[in-house]
Amino acid sequence: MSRGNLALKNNMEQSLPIRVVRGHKCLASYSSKVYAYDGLYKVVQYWAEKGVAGFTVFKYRLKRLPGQPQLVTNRVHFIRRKGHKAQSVLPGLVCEDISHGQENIPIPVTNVIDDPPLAPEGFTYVKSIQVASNIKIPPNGPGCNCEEGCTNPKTCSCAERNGSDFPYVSRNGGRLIEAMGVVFECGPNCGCGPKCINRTSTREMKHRLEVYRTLEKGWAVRSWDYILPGSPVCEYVGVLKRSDELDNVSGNDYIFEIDCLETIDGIGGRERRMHNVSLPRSHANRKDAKKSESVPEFCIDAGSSGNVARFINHSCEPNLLFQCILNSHHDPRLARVVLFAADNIAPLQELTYDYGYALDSVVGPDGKTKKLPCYCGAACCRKRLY
Ligand SMILES: C[S@@+](CC[C@H](N)C(=O)[O-])C[C@H]1O[C@@H](n2cnc3c(N)ncnc32)[C@H](O)[C@@H]1O
Repeated sequence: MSRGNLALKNNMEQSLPIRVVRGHKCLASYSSKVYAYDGLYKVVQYWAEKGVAGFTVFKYRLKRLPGQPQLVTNRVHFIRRKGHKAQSVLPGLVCEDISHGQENIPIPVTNVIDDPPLAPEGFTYVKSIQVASNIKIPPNGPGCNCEEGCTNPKTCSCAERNGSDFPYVSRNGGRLIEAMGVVFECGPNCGCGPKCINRTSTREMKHRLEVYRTLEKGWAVRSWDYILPGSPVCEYVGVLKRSDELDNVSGNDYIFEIDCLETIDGIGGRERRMHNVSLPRSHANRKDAKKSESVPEFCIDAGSSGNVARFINHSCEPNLLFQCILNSHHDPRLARVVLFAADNIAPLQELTYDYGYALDSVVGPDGKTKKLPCYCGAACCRKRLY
């Protein structure tokens, strides 16, 4: 015996467990395979037999060690079968579709953690942004004169707003090229049709998502499909509100501050790009805007009404990024927030984005700084969300 064969035999003799990683065919992946970690096993038996080519081959019987999370392979087999016919056999299924038919693809919820296994409650699923009654959405901005799909960045006025280029490439139904302070998509006043590449974020969801219960972070979201970098995953949907109205509200974990101006200021090199982007003057400089008390800031509150994005957790090493998008009016303070893949995302990997809190930035009603431990598990984890 040599190499792997010998190593497995030694593991058996020394009672050392081994880690098992299985490969599964996946044509959407660059390597045509995805790999799933299946946990610790021990080698309980080995024997030699004649292989099909006539050589002696060693075979091993492995036994999974008890007390580990459920076998990932079962899930990979389930999701690779595609379709939802067999959804009822999904382990821990507590809800077949949390969107109650609103999304084009059902979003099942599973819970193999709690006993009894509960489903998420206390909110209403909404597919699109709701607007608080005291907020006035500005009228739709001017559109481009392109016909059917926008293809020429030199003549398309929407491309011009994005720095004379389209923010998306058309492969795989549209993928964001790079994160920008704000993306101007085509909207109601544009001449192009619904298939235009510059409407990528407004199309129906294309990945099969699952909401699932975790041990330490409550609910979380994962995809059953391979997600390519730059693909839109979902919009952050909830009620559009003035942020100052929520200043005294505590215990709402589902508020997303719309901060594309901060994003523009904060991301290295973006300012230069901004010279080509026609933001309304009064908002083009966040520091000036902050000085004026009359400029309100807005947020999306998914506490009582929201979509699947409200279940996506924070990670210090995220695989999603959020992108502010304007496609009807052009006021960046009221931009839509859409989550895109920042990386190749294998099936069943948790979807996460960076919540972007500064440490010690959250103060409780008692005036004391609040601290929340982070369980993202990343090697570079800051150990606290805030
Ligand atoms: C928008 S919710 C995300 C969904 C949430 N896990 C749930 O059960 O509904 C944000 C809250 O989730 C929890 N959370 C998100 N990311 C976390 C992390 N990395 N570590 C610990 N808790 C996290 C925190 O309680 C946070 O306030």
